[in-house]
Formats: sequence, structure tokens, C-alpha cells
Amino acid sequence: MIISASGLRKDFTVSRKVGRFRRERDVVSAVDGVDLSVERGELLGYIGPNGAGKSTTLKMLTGVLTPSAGEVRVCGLEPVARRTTLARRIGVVFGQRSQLWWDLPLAESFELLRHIYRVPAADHAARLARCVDLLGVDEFAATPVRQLSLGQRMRGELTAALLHGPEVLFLDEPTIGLDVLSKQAVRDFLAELDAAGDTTVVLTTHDLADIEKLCRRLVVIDHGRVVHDGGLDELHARYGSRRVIVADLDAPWPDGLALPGAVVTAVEADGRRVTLALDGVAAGEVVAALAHAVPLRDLSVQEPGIEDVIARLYRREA
Ligand SMILES: Nc1ncnc2c1ncn2[C@@H]1O[C@H](COP(=O)(O)OP(=O)(O)OP(=O)(O)O)[C@@H](O)[C@H]1O
Repeated sequence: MIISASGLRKDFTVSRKVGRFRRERDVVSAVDGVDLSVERGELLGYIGPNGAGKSTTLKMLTGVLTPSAGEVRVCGLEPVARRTTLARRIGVVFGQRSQLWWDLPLAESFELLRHIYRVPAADHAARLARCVDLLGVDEFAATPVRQLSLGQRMRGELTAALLHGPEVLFLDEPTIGLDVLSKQAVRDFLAELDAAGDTTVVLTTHDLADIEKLCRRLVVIDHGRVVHDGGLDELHARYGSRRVIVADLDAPWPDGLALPGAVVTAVEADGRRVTLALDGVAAGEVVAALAHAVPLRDLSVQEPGIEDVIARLYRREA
């Protein structure tokens, strides 16, 4: 395991005003007993609603915050105690904090990072070439960082985080606020990184397209606790996502008509369009029964959307 955590906790003490003069202290468990194992080369989606504890977890994994309790190892090291050693073996992109030099052209930040991490020139050149190829960072390498668009800066941040060849890359919301093209470039880049298999990636995101395109495994956290750890398919199965048939009819849907294995969820367009959710029955059987019962004009079968699953999961509709 390249990352392992057990019983990981982080409590924050916050003071709250009570009445005019009194303050009371509350303890907020931002991370409340998280167990996590990540294998080398995995791309893990670490997701959850706002305030769930994602960033706090990442900060403990990268040695920025000391856990209140629990065990954590990244690359076999205890992150806080071995922070400097760990820094050479991980890459970090946290939305709010930049690792680039604001007033220097992007290319000079890359060069400085090469010296700081003492990366052999050939390795640096090879890694940079890959980022030029996939993220197009050469187009704005001469521009001072402060003048870059958010999308350009994020592409620069990703490059900067990878130039020393980290074993693990931690990304906190890398696509938030980006324009469509930059989002696509970042996503394609991460897919390629995942396919190459030599970098472990932990990704927090609220972007459903990121989740759908990139994360084969998802750890979902809510109120500081893991509520799901597994693939997207398992999530669909567990939260009862159902395939849907939308049928256009030549005559109105007969009131009260029931088909085995399907539930009518909507009747629209003067009764000439009906939506049926499948109850685990093969679509073919329901379509055959439908064709027998009503004059069909057109029909489509839709897979459940990730939006639906995640929304239900966050509402805890198990
Ligand atoms: N330094 C701090 N002091 C007090 N409370 C904090 C601190 N940092 C985080 N919290 C609280 O801990 C909880 C978890 O916050 P965290 O930032 O980890 O959530 P998140 O899942 O990353 O949320 P988001 O998706 O909104 O970024 C929240 O209730 C937050 O208000």
C-alpha cells in the first residue's frame, strides 16, 4: 500500500459566541475515524459534499496537519514527522495555494523547481516534454504566472507538481472554475497519467464528469466518515440506480396500465410520452410487453446518470 490510514481523525476547536459576552468552545470532528488504503498506481476519487472533510484528510496525508488520532503512512513515511523527505516523493496541487513564483515566467518556475528538487536535466526535460505535449504549457511558458488565466495556471501547477517524478499526486479540485478546454486538457492528462500507471493519484472533486471519466474507485466521505468505498458500478447498484425507458406512443398511455418489472415515473405530452424505470428486469422483456400493450412510435433506453447517484448518496437515500 502506498497510502494507508486507520482511525484517522482531526478535531478542530471552534469558539462560538453565546449571548453578548460569553463564548463557548465546540469541538468539530472534521475527519472522524477514516480508514483508507490506496495501492500503487491507483487513481482514487475522494469525494463528498461541502465540509465533509476531504481537504482536511489531504492535509493530513501530505503532512500539513497533524492528526488528532489514528495512523497514517504515505510512501511508508509518517507525513508530519517526515514532511521534507515526503515532499520529494509526492506532488501536491491545492486550488488555493500555488507552488509557482508569481512574478516569474512559468518556465523559470519550472527551472527553479528542477534545482530545488535536484532533478537530473534529462529527467526534467523528459517530464517537461510530456507536459508540453499533453497540457500545452509551452504556449504560455514565457508569461509571468500572475498574468496566466486560471486554466493556464492550473496546467502549469500540474506540470510543476510532476517535474520531480512524484510517486503520489494529491489533487484538490483541479478542475474547479476552469474553462471547458482547460478542463478537458486536465482530464485527458490525468487519464493518460492513470493509464501510464506509475503515479498514484488522489483526486478530490465536485465535478461529476471528472468522477465519471477518471475514477474507477471512489471513496465517499460525509461528516468525516467513509460512507462508500468501491467502484461506480457498485454505487449504482447500492443506491438503486435504474435504467430508464422513454417511449413515444401513437396513442395516449392507458390510465393504470402496469407492466411487470417496470414502474411508470412520468407520463407527458398528452399521455403520448411515458417514462418507465426498470426494476432489475432486462430491458428487452419490458420493451416486448410495452410493444404488445401500446402502439409504439419511438423508444430509447437510458443508463442511470452519475448525477442521480451522487445526489442520492449525498442525501443518504440508501
Ligand atoms: N482550521 C479549521 N478550523 C476549524 N474548523 C475547520 C478548519 N478546517 C476545516 N474545518 C471544518 O472541518 C470540516 C471539514 O472541512 P474540509 O475543508 O475538510 O471539508 P471539504 O470536504 O474539503 O469541503 P469542501 O468540499 O467545501 O472543500 C468543516 O466543517 C470545516 O468547517
